[in-house]
Amino acid sequence: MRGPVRGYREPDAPAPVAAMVGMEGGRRAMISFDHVGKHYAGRHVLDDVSLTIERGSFVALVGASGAGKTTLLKAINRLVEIDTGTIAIEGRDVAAQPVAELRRRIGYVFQGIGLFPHMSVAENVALVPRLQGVPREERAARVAELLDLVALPADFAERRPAQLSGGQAQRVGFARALAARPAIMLMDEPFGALDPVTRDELGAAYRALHEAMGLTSLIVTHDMAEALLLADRVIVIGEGRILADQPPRALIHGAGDPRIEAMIAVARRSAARLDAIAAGR
Ligand SMILES: Nc1ncnc2c1ncn2[C@@H]1O[C@H](COP(=O)(O)OP(=O)(O)OP(=O)(O)O)[C@@H](O)[C@H]1O
Repeated sequence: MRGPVRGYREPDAPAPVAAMVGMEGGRRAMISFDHVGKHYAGRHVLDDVSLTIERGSFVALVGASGAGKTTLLKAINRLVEIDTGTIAIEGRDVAAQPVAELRRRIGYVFQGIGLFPHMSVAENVALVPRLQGVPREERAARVAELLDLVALPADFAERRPAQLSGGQAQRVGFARALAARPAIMLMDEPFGALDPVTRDELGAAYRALHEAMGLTSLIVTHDMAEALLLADRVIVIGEGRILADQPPRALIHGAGDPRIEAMIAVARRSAARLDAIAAGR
């Protein structure tokens, strides 16, 4: 992708100016969870979750397998329907909105991406704009712009998904999600299947796009280091509840909960070991 490929944003740096426009005395809420509950077979998967995500923020959802991260994310675009409580986007209850319309305004990227195999890259990227009635020439221009933005050569437009590497397909997935000009991007382990270098590059490049496009971004990841390096705010989920909700620096300095301390310790130990190897210790 274009933009600074290396060097994530300083984790606790202030929010982009675009995100602050039109606010009085605080950041404006983009997504609000109000006492949200979800259960499967009598077991709580989301247990009375209340949460506000501000416009322009970059939030990581971390936690053990089965903690409820994906459920929380999918409740926003109604791939999962909640049992109790309310989720609102800019004050409008998502349950009261036509689902297709809601999803077209929310970019969604997940591991393995789900490109349509019988369509070219260009057709995949232009799918939602086509459904939105964007004229053909404008769609072609948008595809070219988006492929450039995610640093794929223009001639990739005619390729089929089977002719792409995993990292290239994931870039197309980002381009497709951004094609409808969403205000919100939901990402579920979007870098999970990639090699570490591509993962790092794509993460940093997406962070730059987030800034440039004034997006509100939520990423689900197992990887605490990735969450701490990418996000402005890290929400740790455990058994359907919020165990911690802090900026990276604050979380590193005192998570309190031993389960979270353990996740941070893993990231710290890897960094310390690398330093020790580099120093010849
Ligand atoms: N459709 C479903 N029917 C029954 N149980 C489900 C369903 N979807 C999810 N669950 C259960 O809900 C719990 C939370 O799942 P969820 O996918 O949100 O967890 P997660 O934190 O994203 O996990 P992972 O990191 O492994 O993806 C899990 O115990 C899972 O088995």
